[in-house]
Amino acid sequence: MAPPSGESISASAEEPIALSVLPRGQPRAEGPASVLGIGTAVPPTEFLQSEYPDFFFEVTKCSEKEALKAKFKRICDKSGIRKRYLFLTKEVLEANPGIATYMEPSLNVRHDIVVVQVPKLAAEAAVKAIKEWGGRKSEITHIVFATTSGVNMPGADHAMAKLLGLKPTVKRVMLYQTGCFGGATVLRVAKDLAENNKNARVLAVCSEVTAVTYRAPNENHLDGLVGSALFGDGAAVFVVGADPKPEEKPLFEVHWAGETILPESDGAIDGHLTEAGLIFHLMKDVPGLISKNIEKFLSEARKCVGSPDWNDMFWAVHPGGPAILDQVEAKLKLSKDKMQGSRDVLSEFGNMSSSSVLFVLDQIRQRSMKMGASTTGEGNDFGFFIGFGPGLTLEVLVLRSMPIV
Ligand SMILES: CC(=O)CC(=O)SCCNC(=O)CCNC(=O)[C@H](O)C(C)(C)COP(=O)(O)OP(=O)(O)OC[C@H]1O[C@@H](n2cnc3c(N)ncnc32)[C@H](O)[C@@H]1OP(=O)(O)O
Repeated sequence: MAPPSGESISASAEEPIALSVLPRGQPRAEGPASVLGIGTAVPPTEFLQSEYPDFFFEVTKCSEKEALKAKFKRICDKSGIRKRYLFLTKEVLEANPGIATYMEPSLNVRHDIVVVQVPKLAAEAAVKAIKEWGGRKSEITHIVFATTSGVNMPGADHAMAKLLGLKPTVKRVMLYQTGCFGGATVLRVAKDLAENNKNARVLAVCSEVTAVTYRAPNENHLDGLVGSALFGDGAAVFVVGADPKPEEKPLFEVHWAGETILPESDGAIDGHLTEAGLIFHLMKDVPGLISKNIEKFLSEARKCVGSPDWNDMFWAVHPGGPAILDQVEAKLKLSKDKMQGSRDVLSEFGNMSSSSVLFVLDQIRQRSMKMGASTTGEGNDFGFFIGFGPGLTLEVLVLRSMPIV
């Protein structure tokens, strides 16, 4: 096997063998990767959180479980969610009763739904992202796609490429089962691809449809009740590329990316794919584990932009649940408005797993326009883009906002 370009090997300590520098196959970009367009999509049916306990217990034929329903209602009331969008309507659940029956083997029907709906929702979001970016579909060189909603061959990336009519040479990376930190992973991988391949234009894609995790309420699975109160469906796409052309309008530059596994967090969030779908476990400690451990990693991350004060940055944080946002806010003494983008997305869409943090960045730049801020980052120059999920894995990017002209 050839050694990496530019290195030399020694036959012995005395006799170094000089190797000619091998040409790099692909010229690199000069500048950092930028987000050049954003698109989002949700299924058509809206569920108001205030009405959801009645709907959920009725459709799962559990209305007689009054104490459990009262607990579910307490969780919904404290969820910070006003509405969510779900593909699993009454009609879909009645046609597929296995999904709405606790622990019933139902992976086949769940899978039949997500294999179609996940790429479809992604394609809808991608059309909007490409429209905002303004380029041609034939200029898309790469796809990085994350979902925790099902697995298939060929993957959701392939199906989305077909739906969009992308060229067959588009280079694809498919990430299954990353959970909620996948939103930050797709941007990290897209950054590396865009910066290492001149003229690359990458679709960073997340699409989640809860048909795999949907679970009827049960006294033996109380953390499942939390998931049923929080999760929603949604897809989001960024177009990412470096060295923008004059006609491209960057929204954010990506300056740093990193990932870490939090200490003593084994099993805090995990999921196991079974005949009854993907069974999620959430320890009550998740907000505490994240808030206790986040400061050290973020302190490292912000060094690359001169370590601004926490309150002089914008915050795009995965809205996993209100307790996580509250506890991170308290730990870092963030002012109340810093998490507004995350709270708005939680309120209007719920926790859409990997897609959520992309929605939050979209919300932040829209909020910035509405408030008349000087930059796309609510007037701040730099900010965080934060995903977390199974592991517990914390994945962080440092972004630079762009002036609003
Ligand atoms: C999918 C991925 O990879 C990444 C993810 O995003 S995973 C999801 C991450 N999110 C979480 O872990 C949720 C974080 N928790 C929260 O936001 C809030 O605790 C909450 C909305 C669930 C409840 O709000 P709260 O203000 O804490 O209210 P609180 O009164 O303490 O809890 C309400 C009820 O929920 C129960 N509860 C809270 N968390 C629970 C958990 N993980 N498991 C079981 N029950 C739980 C409480 O015991 C309580 O029950 P009672 O009313 O019977 O006493």
